[in-house]
Amino acid sequence: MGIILGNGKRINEAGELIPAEVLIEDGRIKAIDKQLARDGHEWIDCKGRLISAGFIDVHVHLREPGFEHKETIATGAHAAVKGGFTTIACMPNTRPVIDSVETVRYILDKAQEAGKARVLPYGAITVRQLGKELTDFAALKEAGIFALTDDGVGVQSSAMMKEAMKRAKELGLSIVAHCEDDDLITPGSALHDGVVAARHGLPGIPSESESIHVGRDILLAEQTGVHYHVCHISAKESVRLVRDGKRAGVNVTCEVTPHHLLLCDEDIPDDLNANWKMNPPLRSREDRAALIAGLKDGTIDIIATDHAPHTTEEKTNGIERAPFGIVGLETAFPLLYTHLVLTGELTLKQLIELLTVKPAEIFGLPYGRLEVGAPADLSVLDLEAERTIDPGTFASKGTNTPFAGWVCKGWPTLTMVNGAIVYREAE
Ligand SMILES: NC(=O)N[C@@H](CC(=O)O)C(=O)O
Ligand SMILES: [Zn+2]
Ligand SMILES: [Zn+2]
Repeated sequence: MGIILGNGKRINEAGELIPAEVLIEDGRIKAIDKQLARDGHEWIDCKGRLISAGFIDVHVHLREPGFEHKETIATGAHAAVKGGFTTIACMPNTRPVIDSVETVRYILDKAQEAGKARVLPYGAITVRQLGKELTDFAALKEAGIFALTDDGVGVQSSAMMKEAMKRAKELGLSIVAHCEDDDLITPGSALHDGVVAARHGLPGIPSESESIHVGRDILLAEQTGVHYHVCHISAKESVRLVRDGKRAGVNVTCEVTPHHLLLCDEDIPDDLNANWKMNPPLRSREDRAALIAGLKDGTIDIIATDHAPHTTEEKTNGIERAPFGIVGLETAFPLLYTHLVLTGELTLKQLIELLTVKPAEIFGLPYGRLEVGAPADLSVLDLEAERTIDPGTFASKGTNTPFAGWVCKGWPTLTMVNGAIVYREAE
């Protein structure tokens, strides 16, 4: 016997919401129609809500192993499904770094045990993410990594990056880059090098510290033919470089975070609360406009949260001392739906595609599609319910968000991974 998600809606090709029911059997989508015969299946009333393919987030920090006080694989994977995400790719800046077969296996085992979201570990590009020596890409691939990245730090050496791209290309692995040239940053800088940092008399993180790596790496990707993906793009110059790279036929893609789409440095409160500190920093109003334009014209391929939990103690240490990063899994969809779709910047269909089929396409994943035969990774979303973001209700251990108190619509109410219900909102 299967499960029917009954009395729901789906988005058709024309972008309209139409009545839909989905039958799930043996972990897969068996049928989709406006009404399905109940036939003794378990029947769940979706109450007219949207049934979507589950969201995919290719940029998540789960902190385990090594920083379990910030997040564990279990709490992070729980936060994911609460946010409607069914597949998450986790970053290697753990302790130990995900640079060995053992650590990849450890993460896959823990994720299996947690039984929430699918967790796909990244492998580090360099040993201990120190930028000195490449990891064993072939062994990491064999162990099941999603792609290669040193996220948390930029690969400083151009020669190291070129060699990494050559080897990744041979193995069919993607190179995913945190773009940051350390030489261009004054140590201790916390904010974008713009009007707000200047007003507070603080050193700033300049846009070119990001875009210089984006430009360099697009040239190297052109030479090597690798699939190159830019993490958390934030500067207008970086968007321009990706647009030019795509036009020139380079296999380059990029992601943007909800916070860079919705906030800019001028929104940072005068008390400089460190829940507004992340890397890359919130940039200028014009940068934010360029990110939205890039999303609309297809230069920016996908949205990823860069979920980066830290403890309250660390975040109340002052803006200069606090670590970079904010949580994002449990607020991404309501924020994007409320502030990009209901405001008319994107259609609902576009937003859903940016979170489902697009990441699946660029990374060759078999998920992200609401179609018969696909794995039953599904999200049911209440587009009407209006609620206030309250970090006190998060499943994540991290409460570090600048969005506390924001009122949003579009809350996930049920999430299914591989045909199993892994999250259901209390009635
Ligand atoms: N984005 C952040 O501000 N922080 C990330 C690292 C990263 O994504 O570069 C973290 O690990 O905390
Ligand atoms: Zn990063
Ligand atoms: Zn990150």
